[in-house]
Amino acid sequence: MSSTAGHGRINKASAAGPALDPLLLELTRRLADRVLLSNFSSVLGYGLQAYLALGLLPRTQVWGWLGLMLLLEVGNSLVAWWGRSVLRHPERKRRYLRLQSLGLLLLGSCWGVSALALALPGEILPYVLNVFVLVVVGAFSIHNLCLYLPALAGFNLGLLLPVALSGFWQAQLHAGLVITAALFSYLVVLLYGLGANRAIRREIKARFAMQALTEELIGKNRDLTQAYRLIEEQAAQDPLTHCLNRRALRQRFQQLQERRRSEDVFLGALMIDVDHFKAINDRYGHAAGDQALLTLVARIKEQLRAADLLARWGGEEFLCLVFGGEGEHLPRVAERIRAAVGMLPLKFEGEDIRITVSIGLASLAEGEDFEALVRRADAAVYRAKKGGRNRVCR
Ligand SMILES: Nc1nc2c(ncn2[C@@H]2O[C@H](COP(=O)(O)OP(=O)(O)OP(=O)(O)O)[C@@H](O)[C@H]2O)c(=O)[nH]1
Repeated sequence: MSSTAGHGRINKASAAGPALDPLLLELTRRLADRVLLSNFSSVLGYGLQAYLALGLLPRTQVWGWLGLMLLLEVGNSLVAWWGRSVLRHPERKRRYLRLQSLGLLLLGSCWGVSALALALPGEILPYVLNVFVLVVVGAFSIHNLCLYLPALAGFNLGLLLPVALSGFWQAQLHAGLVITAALFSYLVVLLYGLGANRAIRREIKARFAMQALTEELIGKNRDLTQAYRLIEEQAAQDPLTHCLNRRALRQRFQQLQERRRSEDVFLGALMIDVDHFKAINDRYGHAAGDQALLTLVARIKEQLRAADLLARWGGEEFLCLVFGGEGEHLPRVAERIRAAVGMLPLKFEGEDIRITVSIGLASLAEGEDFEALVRRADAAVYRAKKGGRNRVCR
């Protein structure tokens, strides 16, 4: 029961789309980070005020005040720490913002009231210095708290309202002057905070736009690379059998030849030509002829190794580059192909179509180029045809 309710809450939270606005998320994240870091600069202010108060008040009172302020700082830091961990949860993020604003209002108020309380019993100079510290702290807080204006307004209200009210007790200064100065400082802080908030929002939006653009470009680049690879693949393939085409085989031959030179292994060519293919087309139709070519390719590939290459050389002619192995490897492969093709008839629309192949083989001689190798394999297949077909010749 409770788990269902829990899921309901989570769904409701994630359905609250606008609350997960990346801009607000980033602003909140930065606020939490900066509140965590702001403790260090605050401690400088406390130090100066404690030093001023030491001459006017008993030590225990000053240390007590310092302890209270540090405790409030720790409290705010803990809230910020918690806030960083709930950023992606809209409801908890809102709760964090409220809690952090409240914490900062409390910190500002305690700081404003106590700082003046520490200074009031004394001379005018400690009072002015304390007010100066509070105004400077308020000015510094713009940088951190402008990320969330209610937090900035709350903290500075707590800080400067006691200054304004202190005008009534501070006999040596005109109350109107103190109140006006405090309210003016408050107004300036808010105006600067608003400006800074807008600038940060603009900067974050620009960064997001740049990120989105970069991602779009990366995506487009990936699509283009894929499309280019596909075009390259298709340009190297025969559309019917998906074997390499002539141009691609010629290119691969260069690579194989370099490998052959460096590894000193065997390289040979098999020219495979279907026997009486025209008769198959004429008797069973062109579609049966196409099917026969696909079956033929499958059977040839079964006899080849991964390093070998098969290309469609012409209509019913295939050229195979056999790589590696000993000198007798090439005729063995050729014989295996011839036997495998001739053994199993092809089934097409209930008919058994028998195909056989004539194969001409040639081993690459030292210094021989691709064209010469193909010419010799071609001459050998011619001899196989002349000799009665369904045979291997060299
Ligand atoms: N179905 C089909 N037929 C093709 C394709 N390419 C070429 N052909 C046919 O293959 C036949 C080749 O005929 P020929 O060159 O006379 O050779 P053959 O009939 O095999 O005779 P031999 O090679 O002398 O045994 C022609 O009829 C072409 O139309 C193709 O992609 N599909």
